[in-house]
Amino acid sequence: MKIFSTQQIAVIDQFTIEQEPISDLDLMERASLQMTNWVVQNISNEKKLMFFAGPGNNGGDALAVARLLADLDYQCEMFVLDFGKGLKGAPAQNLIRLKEQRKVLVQMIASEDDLPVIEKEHVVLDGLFGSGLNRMLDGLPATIVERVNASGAKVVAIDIPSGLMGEDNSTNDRSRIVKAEHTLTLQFPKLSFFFPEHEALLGKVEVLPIGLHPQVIEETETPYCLLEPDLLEQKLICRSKFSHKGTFGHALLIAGSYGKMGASVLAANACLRSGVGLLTAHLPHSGYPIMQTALPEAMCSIDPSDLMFTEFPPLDHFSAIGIGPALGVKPNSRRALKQLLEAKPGKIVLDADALNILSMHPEWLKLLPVEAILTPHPKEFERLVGESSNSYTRLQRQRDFAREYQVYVVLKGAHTSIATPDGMVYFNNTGNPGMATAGSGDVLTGIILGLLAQAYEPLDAALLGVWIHGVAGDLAAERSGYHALIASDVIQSLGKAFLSLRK
Ligand SMILES: NC(=O)C1=CN([C@@H]2O[C@H](COP(=O)(O)OP(=O)(O)OC[C@H]3O[C@@H](n4cnc5c(N)ncnc54)[C@H](O)[C@@H]3O)[C@@H](O)[C@H]2O)[C@@H](O)CC1
Ligand SMILES: Nc1ncnc2c1ncn2[C@@H]1O[C@H](COP(=O)(O)OP(=O)(O)O)[C@@H](O)[C@H]1O
Ligand SMILES: [K+]
Repeated sequence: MKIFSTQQIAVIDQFTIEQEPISDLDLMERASLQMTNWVVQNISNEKKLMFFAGPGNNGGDALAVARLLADLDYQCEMFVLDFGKGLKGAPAQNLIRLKEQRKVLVQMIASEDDLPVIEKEHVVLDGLFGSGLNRMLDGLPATIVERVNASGAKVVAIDIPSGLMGEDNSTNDRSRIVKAEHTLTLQFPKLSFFFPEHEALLGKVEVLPIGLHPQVIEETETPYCLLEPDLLEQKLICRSKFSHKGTFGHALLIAGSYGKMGASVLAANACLRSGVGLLTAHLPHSGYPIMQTALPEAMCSIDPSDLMFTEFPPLDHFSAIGIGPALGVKPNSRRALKQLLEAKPGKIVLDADALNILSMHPEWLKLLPVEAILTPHPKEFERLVGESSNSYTRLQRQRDFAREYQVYVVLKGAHTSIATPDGMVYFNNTGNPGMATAGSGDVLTGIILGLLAQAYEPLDAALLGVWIHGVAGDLAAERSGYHALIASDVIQSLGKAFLSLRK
């Protein structure tokens, strides 16, 4: 699914109105019917609903939803923000319709004195501002937001919590943004919904389709999109009857150091469970018995050092390399990583300490092969590019980095984002907080390595790997819940996760 800017959404909206064709009033009614259905299914009509409507179409939606719900015996009160200019267009028509219906008390709010008392038991429907917001809230709207947030009432935001911008909130003030428990967003999630600092403002997001025109959706270009199973299903490579282990590549995993050999076992296991033909794990000497005991399917290449990575084996047999989990950043390992990059390793995924070493030697970044995959978590990314004060800035740095070095940057988190060398960013929606546990990143490295070593292009390995990893985590959480989930559970669910893509 494409993620559009709020400006693009306004254009798509207008195109739909002209080309479907449909009047703006009817489009508003269509959106409002969807939101009304959601309220009916989720909120009891014993609750009093307090609507706040702003000057634009977001307010128009609120006015229409109030009318539709009042017809279904919901007790609604409407407060319309009055800037002294009156409403125009479809919102004005909806105000007239609501007044003519005579079921809802409508009050204008021109100053703080007009504000109602909001009880904790009430439900607030927030239609103050939507995607047309163009600057931080101040004055009366900001006061309304503060009152709503202080009331303790459950808030349902129409399209977007009022005060939140669709994209860049780097200069916004959180105290002037509605804190919703649910956000009913129309047709498309907005970019800012994918940023962790907005979770507490958005609550649970519902994307409600409102039938915007498919042609303009298809034709409008955006660098951002949400990963969906349909796209990934097409990417899955089928296995021919006569295939053999040589068909599915030979992966080299370089991971683990004394005391942290488990990272290597987890990544190796995940790599094997992702369909690779052969896997060699390169380990410090002390890791050999551990790997052979834990994973008889893996072959081992033994480092001269008992403790850490200092040398890599000849690279000619390997179709892809994964390097980094629990490698350590000792000088010998650093030197070996530099030599590996100088040897032009081809398909490669770099994680954890491989990235930390690059942060210590940024001059080595230019050695990264084109289309290398880097899988930092936010801290590792910060070490690479410096601190970002918010997720929007971090996202732009992620895109810039991917373009500058012509690599894929997989920035891990609740919505892992994958930035590509040509400036695209894919967001992932699978996975859960149970995966915030030691080793789950090592599992992702193993999966991506396994896919890279087969015939997957780096883009497909990154997208499929991230998505499958999250699905496996979700399946694991169904069995063990979030608290008890450990990284090995994610590996155990990889089989079912792959099967979920094969309809
Ligand atoms: N395609 C869609 O997604 C559809 C969207 N609709 C609704 O339309 C909304 C967008 O409507 P609008 O473009 O009218 O935008 P808004 O309803 O967000 O309001 C824009 C108005 O607020 C003013 N404004 C902006 N920032 C302000 C600030 N900080 N302080 C005071 N005033 C400010 C603007 O000058 C403008 O008059 C969506 O959020 C959604 O609720 C629906 O009506 C139907 C279809
Ligand atoms: N709240 C969450 N929702 C979804 N996925 C998560 C969540 N927390 C962590 N993950 C996933 O778990 C993995 C954690 O990776 P990382 O931080 O590198 O862990 P480790 O270094 O312990 O292996 C990432 O792929 C991340 O996307
Ligand atoms: K809103």
